[in-house]
Amino acid sequence: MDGMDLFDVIVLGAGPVGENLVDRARAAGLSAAVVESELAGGECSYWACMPSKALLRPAAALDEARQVPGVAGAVTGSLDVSAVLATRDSFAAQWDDSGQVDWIDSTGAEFVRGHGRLDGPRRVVVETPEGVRRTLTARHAVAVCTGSAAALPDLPGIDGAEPWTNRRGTSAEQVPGRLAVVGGGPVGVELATAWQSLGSEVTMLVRDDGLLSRMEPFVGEEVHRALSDAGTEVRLGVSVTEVRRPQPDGEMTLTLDDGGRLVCDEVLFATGRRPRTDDIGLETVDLQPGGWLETDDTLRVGEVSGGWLYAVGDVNHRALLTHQGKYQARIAAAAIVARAQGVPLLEDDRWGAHAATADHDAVPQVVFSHPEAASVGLTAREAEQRGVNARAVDFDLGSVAGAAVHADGYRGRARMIVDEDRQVVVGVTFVGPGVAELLHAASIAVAAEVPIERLWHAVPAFPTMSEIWLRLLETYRG
Ligand SMILES: Cc1cc2nc3c(=O)[nH]c(=O)nc-3n(C[C@H](O)[C@H](O)[C@H](O)COP(=O)(O)OP(=O)(O)OC[C@H]3O[C@@H](n4cnc5c(N)ncnc54)[C@H](O)[C@@H]3O)c2cc1C
Ligand SMILES: NC(=O)c1ccc[n+]([C@@H]2O[C@H](COP(=O)([O-])OP(=O)(O)OC[C@H]3O[C@@H](n4cnc5c(N)ncnc54)[C@H](O)[C@@H]3O)[C@@H](O)[C@H]2O)c1
Repeated sequence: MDGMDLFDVIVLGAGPVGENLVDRARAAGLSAAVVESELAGGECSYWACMPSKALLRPAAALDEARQVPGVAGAVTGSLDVSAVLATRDSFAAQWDDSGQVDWIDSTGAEFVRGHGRLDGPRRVVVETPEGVRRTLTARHAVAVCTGSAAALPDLPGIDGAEPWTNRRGTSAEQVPGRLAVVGGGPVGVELATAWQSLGSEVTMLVRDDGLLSRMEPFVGEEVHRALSDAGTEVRLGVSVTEVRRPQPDGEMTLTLDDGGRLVCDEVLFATGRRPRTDDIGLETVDLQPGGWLETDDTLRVGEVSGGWLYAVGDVNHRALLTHQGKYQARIAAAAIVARAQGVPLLEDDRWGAHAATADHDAVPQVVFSHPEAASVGLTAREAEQRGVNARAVDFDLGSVAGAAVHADGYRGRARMIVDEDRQVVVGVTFVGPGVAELLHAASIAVAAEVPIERLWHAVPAFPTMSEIWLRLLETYRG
């Protein structure tokens, strides 16, 4: 065996999750290699989190300025679309990953460019862009961090129509005249908001009966209202049954299940994700290609004997979010290191150092719609499904002094879910401009299971929007 190609840990995929896992493994003194077939930094850096946020922030800033008396009159122009797109390009590092590769190099891990596949236990074969095959062997662990890709529905005509997915939806250089967005989840809502603000005439086609249906229902209602006010047509309870684009780059016609048709210049399918596991050699370790990789709380794939295979980030379907995948990477790296060092007992009990407990109970998410939506922990419906003796406490965020200072006519709502038996907060949801930065206090309350009686002593500063906490607690206590 070539000693150069033996590593303690091999990571497949250098998205945000793979990069973090490799960094933590190196920090603990393990040798590591990370294999990447496209761009180091993954979907998040180039076609997801970062470019979408760069597209969304300018219109949010403009709206907020227009809601401050005295400032509104000073804002007379409209968005500079080419400047917004240029800023987006720079947030996506012009789709050049050399900065990220330099960072990986600085950790002391080996970066291997190419498509990686498992080749039996603890072995990964990489096909490099130069056509060279390289075999890497892991002493302790292989971590699959290959992420997810857009899932397209199997519709007649879709193959030849070149629909947008999140990739074109975040990297397009031209603003389409008429854009149809299929799907009402975070991708659909964020990208509809962004392209509407840049000048597209947007129609959302959503098969559910509301937007952002995994959050509290009032979130979708507020976001729907704001999208409609901005000029987006939101159609609920409708699905696309056929896509026709007779000429490449020409207009397209979508056939709908309500008998209608929609003519548009581009269609963006934001209809969920599929795991990137179809071509990573899972069959060589007796796993089924193409599926999500199920793990235990140490992020280890239990079905594989020898305990050397981990699946971290989107690919395990626990929580498809960058921050949550990076949290898993920290936990997985700690577990790999502990096992490599022969630690007899892992701290894999609830909230232990080697268990990704937050994936079950305290996943924070911010959807950067206008208004923003932010949540952590359980919704009222999820609490009920889990059999929690829960009470939902609601408050109008707009009536808090800090919100009134933030914007004239501020609209927003908040809900806190209290576990009545344990007297702790198990879920919080906010919707309104600027609520993203309110969320971490909620994450701490939920993850730390702070007793309600102690939260009463956590005094929010006046006049900030955080006074919503006081109002929620006052409402709860009566
Ligand atoms: C439009 C959009 C906006 C989003 N916005 C946010 C947001 O604001 N905040 C947030 O937290 N989350 C957001 N997400 C989700 C976030 O992008 C993902 O959760 C995150 O990218 C997952 O990271 P990952 O490392 O698991 O996978 P990925 O980012 O998908 O990275 C996986 C990497 O593995 C590589 N790879 C795959 N197969 C192989 C192979 N066989 N060999 C070598 N390399 C391979 C890929 O090329 C890729 O670089 C958004 C998603 C979308 C689509
Ligand atoms: N700011 C953020 O945190 C952020 C932003 C974007 C995406 N993400 C993450 O990325 C993941 C993917 O997001 P998403 O919005 O693509 O997926 P999603 O699963 O959240 O929503 C998909 C939507 O498409 C609809 N849909 C699915 N199949 C359909 C079909 N055949 N026809 C019509 N409609 C269909 C669903 O009903 C739903 O409305 C999510 O888990 C999300 O958390 C996060």
